[in-house]
Amino acid sequence: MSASRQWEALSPALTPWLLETVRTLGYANMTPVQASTIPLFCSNKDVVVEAVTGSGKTISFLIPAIEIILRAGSIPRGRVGGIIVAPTRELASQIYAVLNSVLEFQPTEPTESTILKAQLLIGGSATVASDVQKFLTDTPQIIVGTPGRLLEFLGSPHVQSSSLEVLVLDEADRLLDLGFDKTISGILRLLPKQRRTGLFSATVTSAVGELVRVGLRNPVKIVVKVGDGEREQKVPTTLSISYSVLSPDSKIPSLIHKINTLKYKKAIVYFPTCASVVYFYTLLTSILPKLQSSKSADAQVFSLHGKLPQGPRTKTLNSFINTMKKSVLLTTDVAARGLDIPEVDVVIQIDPPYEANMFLHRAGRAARAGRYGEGYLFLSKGREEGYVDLMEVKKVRMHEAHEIELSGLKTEFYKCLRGWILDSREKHDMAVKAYVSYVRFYTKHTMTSIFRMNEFDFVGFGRAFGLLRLPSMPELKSAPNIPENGWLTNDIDLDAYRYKDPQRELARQEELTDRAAKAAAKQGPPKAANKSWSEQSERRERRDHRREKKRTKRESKAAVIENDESSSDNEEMEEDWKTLIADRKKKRKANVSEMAFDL
Ligand SMILES: Nc1ncnc2c1ncn2[C@@H]1O[C@H](COP(=O)(O)OP(=O)(O)OP(=O)(O)O)[C@@H](O)[C@H]1O
Repeated sequence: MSASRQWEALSPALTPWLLETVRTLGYANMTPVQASTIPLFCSNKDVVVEAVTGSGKTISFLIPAIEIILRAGSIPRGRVGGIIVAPTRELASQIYAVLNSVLEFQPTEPTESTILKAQLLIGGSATVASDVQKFLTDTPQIIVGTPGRLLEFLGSPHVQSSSLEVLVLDEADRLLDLGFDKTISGILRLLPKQRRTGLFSATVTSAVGELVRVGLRNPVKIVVKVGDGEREQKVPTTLSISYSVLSPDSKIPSLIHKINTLKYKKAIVYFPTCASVVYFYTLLTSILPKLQSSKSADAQVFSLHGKLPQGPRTKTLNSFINTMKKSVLLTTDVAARGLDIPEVDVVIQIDPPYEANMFLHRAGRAARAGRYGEGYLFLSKGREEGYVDLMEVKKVRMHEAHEIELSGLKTEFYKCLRGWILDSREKHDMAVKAYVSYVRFYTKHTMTSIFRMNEFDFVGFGRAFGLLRLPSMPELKSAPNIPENGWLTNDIDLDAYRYKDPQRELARQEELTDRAAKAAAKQGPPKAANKSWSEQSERRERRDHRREKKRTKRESKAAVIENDESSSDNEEMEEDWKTLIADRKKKRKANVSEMAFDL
């Protein structure tokens, strides 16, 4: 161990109780990023720090932040001395917990009023007003929060931030990305320029460079490398990453195979959208027990995504962290950055993420602080295989996984899936939502040379999601080999395919009756009565009918697959299509960043 990695190297610059605390917390020596960052950040330098996931960046900004505030002397009551910003509620809560575990050890002497306190500010729980009230009552000097809530809080006339000494942006590249940048600029405008600022991430991007230009003074860039020259890499050395090239229908069976056979305490599985997490969580919790081999211990499955209300979101994460059972968390990128759950030893990515850096953050939930971990990536056959080379350029190396014999499991899985989906119409609706969100995710991929929509296997994924019929969506318009009317099955009696929820089922039945009545009205009087009509009136009738048809077609502009109007089955499912189209239109109005953050 080099001398510079020993905590003593920071003495006497660091307040003695802080030095004792880090050792009490079990950190025998500094990690490389701590050894490089703490002395500089403490010595009044602004810092931009890049170091791999799980390398101990949290302590490397918390210790200096506390030290800087302590040195500044007592911060007047009701004034903010330090702010730490994180992009997600989970990460902010985690940083707040680590901060409190350090502050717990501060001496209570000489006076109670000098004791440092922290407050957590995140959306989804208390109101801003109650946050402000708590701030005025507790008078904390350090605030940890997510950008939106923080901006509202700092905007309150009761909150004074002119005494701010130190600002930290954790996952800085994410915070300066589209979507957060305006909020962060708003926060910066409310803060004094005379302060220390630290930006931290495993992936420092050009967005961070922007902030360096506008918001930091003479910053020092600290890059902690793993490996040298040719061998340099952007992931921890203890992380082994492999990839499998799979057909759409092999992805979920492969996931099940891994859940059942890999050795792990906790595993995290990343899906691209909230709707996919909801769908595959519901599906897998129902069918996994049937597909588990007798040898494998049952894994407890959890789901976490950004559309869950805050209560269940926190509860799920805590349950996943605290369970003693073998467990699997199905999630989105909401849990990709910063989360430190030491027992996670496997990370599976069902698809490469929306942008390349996210891959590192996801994979980095395993192999933290020197522990061994495994990452698995599923790629679709074809151009997606180019992702491996692209990541190699980005200094992330992976090897091809051994092929697994899946045929038996696949047959079993699709049998279970079909039985499960036919059990109620709600399940098909869920599958459609997941599929649509998946296609939409794919269209928005940033690496368009690899993730090409014109090579997307709409039918293969439709089957893999268990769909009976492809939803009508513009993306299908120019797609080849789409079966007639989007049907992926021909042996379903849709009239008998019911919702479990009686109210939804009643609404469907009413809709059916309504449609039947409309269809009958459209057909006009019976043929016999028409016999006496003049040729002219018959022509007019045909023309009106054509116009009516055109009008209906215009109204469902986005409907791509032509519908056979004689088929009541088709008409019945058309409503689902229209809802999806309306949803899509609404979403299309939202900007790209919102889509990217649909976590
Ligand atoms: N000096 C140390 N010695 C041993 N373990 C440490 C030390 N400092 C931090 N750790 C542990 O390392 C783990 C990872 O730390 P941390 O969460 O700060 O990583 P990070 O670099 O911020 O990762 P990410 O980029 O994923 O956010 C934590 O469990 C933490 O307790």
